[in-house]
Amino acid sequence: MKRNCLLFDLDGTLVHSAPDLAASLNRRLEALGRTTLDLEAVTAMVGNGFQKLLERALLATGGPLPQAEFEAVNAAGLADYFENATTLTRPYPGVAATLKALKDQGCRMAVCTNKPVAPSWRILEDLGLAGFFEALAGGDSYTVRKPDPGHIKALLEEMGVAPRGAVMIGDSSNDLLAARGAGLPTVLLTYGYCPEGAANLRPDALAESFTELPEILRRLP
Ligand SMILES: O=C(O)COP(=O)(O)O
Ligand SMILES: [Mg+2]
Repeated sequence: MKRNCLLFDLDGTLVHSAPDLAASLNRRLEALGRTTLDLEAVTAMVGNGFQKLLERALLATGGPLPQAEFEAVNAAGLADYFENATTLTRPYPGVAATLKALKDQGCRMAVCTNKPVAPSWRILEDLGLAGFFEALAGGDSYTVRKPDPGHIKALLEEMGVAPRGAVMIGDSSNDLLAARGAGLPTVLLTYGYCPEGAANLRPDALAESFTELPEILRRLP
């Protein structure tokens, strides 16, 4: 494998997290006296962090809140999510075994997610995945985040890896745009949270299952 540094997106790539995001979000909507949203609607809003998820949900259920109230609701939602991030959230099939195989092959692995760092590490720890990763860059790690290529560039810099030695593995246009701008090829998982459909984004490679990754990565230029 030419590129042995693997950057993974979290939500919709390593873990199916939408049910817990929806539960935390709906507890906030209920407290505000708003209608709740079903899993499908919430899934289509995931990918730009909790604050953006809340903003989108408020727009869909009656409109935005005044700034100070929004900030309080966002803080309460994040705290709720941190405490309940792995009630329903689970790795996708084959994730742990495949990460182990890739690590055994000598791959260096890190997570690049728009979710804040604290709940991200907590999810990886609770689900027994944290030990595979030497670094994690969250939505609150830098001043920029996906789709800004700076999110990936800053993480690679911390790891001391050049873009030509790395590949991004994700599920959405945010992953693809950030990777492309940073000079990395992208593999997209087709089962994730991508309203446009992963195939329509024309990534460098598509995977239907996480277990296909070792073979796909071997074939990447
Ligand atoms: O929206 C989020 O919480 C983050 O999503 P990501 O892990 O797919 O970047
Ligand atoms: Mg994702």
